Amino acid sequence: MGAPFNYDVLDLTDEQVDAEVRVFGALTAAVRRLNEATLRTTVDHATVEEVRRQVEELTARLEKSMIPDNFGVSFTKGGRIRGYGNAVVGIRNPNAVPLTVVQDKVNGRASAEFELNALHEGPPGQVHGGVVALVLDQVFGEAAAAGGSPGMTGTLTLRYRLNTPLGPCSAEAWVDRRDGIKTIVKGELRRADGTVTVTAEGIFILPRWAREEIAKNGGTPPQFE
Ligand SMILES: CCCCCCCC(=O)SCCNC(=O)CCNC(=O)[C@H](O)C(C)(C)COP(=O)(O)OP(=O)(O)OC[C@H]1O[C@@H](n2cnc3c(N)ncnc32)[C@H](O)[C@@H]1OP(=O)(O)O
Repeated sequence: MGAPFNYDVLDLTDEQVDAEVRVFGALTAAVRRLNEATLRTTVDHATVEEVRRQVEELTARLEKSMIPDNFGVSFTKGGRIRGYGNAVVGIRNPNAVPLTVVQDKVNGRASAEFELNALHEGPPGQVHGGVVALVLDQVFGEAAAAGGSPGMTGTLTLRYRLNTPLGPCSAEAWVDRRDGIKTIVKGELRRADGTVTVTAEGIFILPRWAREEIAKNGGTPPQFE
C-alpha cells in the first residue's frame, strides 16, 4: 500500500520560497489582526456593516484565483518544506496560532514560545483545552522528528493540571523512549512564569505504508508535517 497522501517535490528556488513567505506571511498576520479585531471591536453597528462589506470585497478579490482545495505539503529540491496550510504553524493559515517550533536534533527535543489571545479562549480568560492539544500535538510531533524517528500521532494523552491563562506560554517536548516503530514523547505546557499547567504523553508511529516504502526502496522516514 502506498502513502494515503502526496508530498510533491517542486522546482522552486530559495528566493522564490522566501518571497512567498514574506508576502503571504504578511497577509496572514494582517488577517489574524482582523480576526482578533472582529472579536474585540466595540465600534457601532453601522461601522461593522461597512467593514463587513469591505471585507467581502477584499475576499472576492482573493477568490478570483485559488487552488482547488487544501494547500497540502510540498518540498523544494533544496529541502524547504511548504506546509503553509498547517493548522498550527502554517504561514498562510490565519487560524494557525502562530507558532515557531525550535527543534533540537541532538537531544530529540522541540520547544516553542508563543502567545495565545482572545481567539483561543475556553473558560473566561483561559486557554481552550482543545487548543492546548493542538499546540502540543505539533510540538510533540516535531520532537519525534528531531529525534530522528518521526511518526504520525497514534495516541496523545493530556493531563490538565492547572488552568492556562491567555497570554504568553511555552511548550516543550522530548523523546522519552523508542519501542520499535513507536516513539514515546513526553512534554508540557507552561505559563509565562514557567508554571507547568499541562503534562502529556504521545505515541508517534511510523505508519505501515512508510515502513513498506523504506523496506522496498530504502531512504529516510518522512516528516509528517
Ligand atoms: C514535524 C511534523 C510534526 C507533525 C505533528 C502533527 C502530527 C499529526 O497530527 S498526524 C495526524 C493525526 N494522526 C493520524 O491521522 C494518524 C491516523 N492513524 C494512522 O494513520 C494509523 O492508525 C497509524 C499510523 C497511527 C498506525 O497504523 P499502522 O502503521 O498500520 O499500525 P499497525 O501496523 O497496525 O501497528 C503498529 C504498532 O503501533 C501500535 N498502534 C497502532 N495504532 C496505535 C495508536 N493509535 N496508538 C498507539 N499505538 C498504536 C500497534 O499496536 C502496533 O504495535 P506493536 O508493533 O507493538 O504490536
